[in-house]
Amino acid sequence: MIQRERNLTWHASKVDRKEREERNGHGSCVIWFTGLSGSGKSTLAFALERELFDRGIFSYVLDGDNVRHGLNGDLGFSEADRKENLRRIAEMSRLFTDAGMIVLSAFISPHAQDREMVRNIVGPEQFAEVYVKCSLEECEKRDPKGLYVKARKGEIPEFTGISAPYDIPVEPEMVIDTEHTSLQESVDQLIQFLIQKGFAGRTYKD
Ligand SMILES: Nc1ncnc2c1ncn2[C@@H]1O[C@H](COP(=O)(O)OS(=O)(=O)O)[C@@H](OP(=O)(O)O)[C@H]1O
Ligand SMILES: Nc1ncnc2c1ncn2[C@@H]1O[C@H](COP(=O)(O)OP(=O)(O)O)[C@@H](O)[C@H]1O
Repeated sequence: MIQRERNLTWHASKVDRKEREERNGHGSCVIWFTGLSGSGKSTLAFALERELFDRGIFSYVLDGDNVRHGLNGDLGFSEADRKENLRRIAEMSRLFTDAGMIVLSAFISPHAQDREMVRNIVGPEQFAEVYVKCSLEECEKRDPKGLYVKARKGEIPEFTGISAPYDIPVEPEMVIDTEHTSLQESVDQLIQFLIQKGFAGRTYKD
């Protein structure tokens, strides 16, 4: 990040967090899905978003492929670019939580150090890391976008799991093993987690 000398003043909102939560009927937080390409991050995030929407909870998915088309279209997959990608997304996730949303962020986020940075930007009390666990063998078998085939041929440099590292989360708030858990079961587990943590709020109908 380029640091420039600037004359900036922070303007505080006249609507505080509690007021937003009371009106929305639920809290806000970031659920951060991390895992290999093809592990199921997007599938899970969008299924959870659907479920939350149907229950009247404000939620929005930030997804690797989508964000890299727009906001982060200038970034590649070097370690420095991945870090900057995640820093911007963390800042954006934080703004979305200020606005009262439950943010579902789905990014490979392969480096433990970068995930720690993200947690600190968002604020640990409203951040939950979800490790979307799936073996490399299974991800390669699924290969929903044909990227592993290309990576094995050397056509995609620095491909996570093949030619770039992935640090397995050590103490995530939750692990979802998509090789052994159905999509519906996983969504149910995530909903229960949100209720238990008090984020899903009083509008949740069960
Ligand atoms: N080299 C390389 N390594 C990993 N992934 C690659 C690469 N090149 C392109 N892609 C595609 O980009 C998606 C991952 O973007 P992310 O923003 O989630 O990556 S990161 O968190 O910055 O590491 C990833 O999406 P998912 O498959 O949904 O994970 C791929 O579609
Ligand atoms: N239990 C499961 N949970 C999530 N995805 C699953 C599961 N079982 C199989 N899949 C499949 O695995 C693939 C995961 O792709 P995707 O969600 O794009 O992963 P990622 O976003 O991690 O790259 C999809 O084709 C999905 O249908």
